[in-house]
Amino acid sequence: MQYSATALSRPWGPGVQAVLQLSQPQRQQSRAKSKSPPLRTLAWHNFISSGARLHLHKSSLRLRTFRSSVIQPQAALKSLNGSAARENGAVLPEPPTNSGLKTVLPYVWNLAAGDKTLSWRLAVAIVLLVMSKASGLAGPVFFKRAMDNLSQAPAQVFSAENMRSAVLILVMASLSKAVSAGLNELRYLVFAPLGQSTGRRVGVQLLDHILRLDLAFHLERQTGALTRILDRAQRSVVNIFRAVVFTFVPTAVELAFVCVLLAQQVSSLVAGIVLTTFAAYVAYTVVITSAAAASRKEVNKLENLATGKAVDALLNYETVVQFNNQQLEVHQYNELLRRYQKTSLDAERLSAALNAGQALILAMGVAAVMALTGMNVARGTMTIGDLVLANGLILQISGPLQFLGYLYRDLRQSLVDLESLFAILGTKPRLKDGTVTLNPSSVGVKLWVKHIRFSYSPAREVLGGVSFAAEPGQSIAIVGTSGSGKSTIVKLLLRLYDPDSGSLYIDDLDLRTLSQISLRNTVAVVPQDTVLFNDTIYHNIAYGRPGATEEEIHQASKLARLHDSVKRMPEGYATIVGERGLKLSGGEKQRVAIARAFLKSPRLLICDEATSALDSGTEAAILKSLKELAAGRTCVFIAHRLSTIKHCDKILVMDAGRVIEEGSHFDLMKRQGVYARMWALQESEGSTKILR
Ligand SMILES: Nc1ncnc2c1ncn2[C@@H]1O[C@H](COP(=O)(O)OP(=O)(O)OP(=O)(O)O)[C@@H](O)[C@H]1O
Repeated sequence: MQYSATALSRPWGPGVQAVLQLSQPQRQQSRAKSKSPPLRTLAWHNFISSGARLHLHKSSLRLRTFRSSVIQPQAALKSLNGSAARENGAVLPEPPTNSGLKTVLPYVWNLAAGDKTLSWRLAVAIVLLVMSKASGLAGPVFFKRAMDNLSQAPAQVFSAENMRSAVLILVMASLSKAVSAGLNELRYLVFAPLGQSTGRRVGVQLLDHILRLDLAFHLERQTGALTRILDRAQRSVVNIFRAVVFTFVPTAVELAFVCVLLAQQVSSLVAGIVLTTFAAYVAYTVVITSAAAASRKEVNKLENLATGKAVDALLNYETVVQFNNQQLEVHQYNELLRRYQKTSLDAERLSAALNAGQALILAMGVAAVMALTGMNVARGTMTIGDLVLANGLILQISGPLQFLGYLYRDLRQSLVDLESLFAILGTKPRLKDGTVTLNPSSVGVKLWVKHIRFSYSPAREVLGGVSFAAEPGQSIAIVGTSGSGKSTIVKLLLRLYDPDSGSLYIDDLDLRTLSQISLRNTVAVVPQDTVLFNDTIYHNIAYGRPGATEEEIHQASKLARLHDSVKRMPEGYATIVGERGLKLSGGEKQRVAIARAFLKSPRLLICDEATSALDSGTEAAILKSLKELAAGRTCVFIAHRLSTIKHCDKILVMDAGRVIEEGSHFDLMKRQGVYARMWALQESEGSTKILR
């Protein structure tokens, strides 16, 4: 059995270059059609188009005004509560700390045990297994009978009845193979859904875990590499299932049958030779495969790197093209593929040695059995039927043996793949979740940031003791030089990081004691760049509160003044963002973000340079919506254009991680300090004129 040669020439090799050379409209077209081989073959794309979509599709809920295929978040949430959420919790087994077979098997078994059909499927599969093996082995036994009958006397001495029975036995011998194959397929059909559902559970557990890990983890990891691990983990679990359930156990059962039959019908010596051949075959396979495991690990690592590189280039397509760096990207990708190819070849060489060695061991075993039985037939201590039986049985077991070798390698590979899975599942979030929940209330939160110091790395402190407070319903603006730590404060407010010292309080509760779900239910962020899901506009708005009704979603979109733009679009809310060439403008995207925030109805609203990328006209319109959204809520605005925050109750001016001025616009102007100078500068540049 040969290893697939395609491992050496990844189909997406030249594909990346082809994709990068497409123009933007061509790319959109290719994405819309979803037929582009280079894109389609990438694991991340597969995942996005199959895994994620598939799950949501089940829950599609028809709405009068939308296309029937549009996925409704409410329904998706319902389905989540019903199935995935159950799997996201304690029901799934704890991942093992290493990827040895002894530890992986119980893990896979526990995953499979989550399927309620496990017991009956297992019982039926065992019955079918025994029946299939028995009928497969009946063939050689029938042949032996027929041979013994036919070789007893010359043909002319045969009675018609003897002739009929010999022919019947030969026909039955031939048919038993077909019956065995049929039963085997049936067993596969009965058991296959278990393998699939176990693979799905691993995927769900991994994605759930990854989405719960800290921002720091995600910043350190490449999305491409993560999706690859996700893809491989599911495949590996299915492979382990297939290898153990469909090959190792059945082959062991078959070997036992063969040895018993040989010992009974032929001789114990022949049975001993078969057992020894089997042991030598297995030992050789294990030794060589273990040696190949190290190079397989390296192959995996390089494959992850190459995929990560390709995905990065594709995600940053516009930047790549703007800097004319297609060649650079392709060159770097090619270098990684070259290393991948070289390491793959080393693994293939070991693989070839394994195949050749296995064939030699089998041939030696068959030769020894045939020579021994042949000599015994010549001596008259065995019949021709015994020779046929020994030959038939050894052929019967050598088929699965070859497959066993291949699957053992597959199993080792799967165990190597699972190492990355377990490493991720074993990564614990650095932030410990709290348990306290904030009271739901219609008024804004009370905010208190008390002398926080923070650094991303020990080399540099980003916040050097920042303090401020806001009463419920007050608005606070944070302005200052680039890199002074404004966005870092937002990250701390969202508890994406904890401060090194000092504390943040909401309603007098330390953020560290709050449950993250409660905290994030209380806060909404309107960021500078709103990233939309590749889904309908409706879905993107509903994302703000997946349980919201259709009416509420319409209302939110009206409040964000998105309704009018949507009406002008070909299919309104059902228009898929990113597909069919639809590209929302910066202002429209911000409106989606504001509609989401309206829907969420947060007690604390954070706008992180929400309008800085917009032209003055659009900015003025968005600011109107934001003002309505902010009413009655506690707000934190981060802005560069001072005109947009001059009405805030309090303005903090930051420089190098410290608050250097604080007060209302009025106070700060009177002070004639940094803020007043910034204002004067911006005014002279004319950036404030349309808004005052
Ligand atoms: N994840 C990170 N890892 C390491 N350093 C970071 C990280 N995020 C931000 N920084 C650094 O922390 C400092 C403060 O960044 P921050 O984004 O808070 O500044 P800012 O005041 O919001 O800047 P701007 O106005 O340009 O958005 C910067 O020097 C930045 O390079």
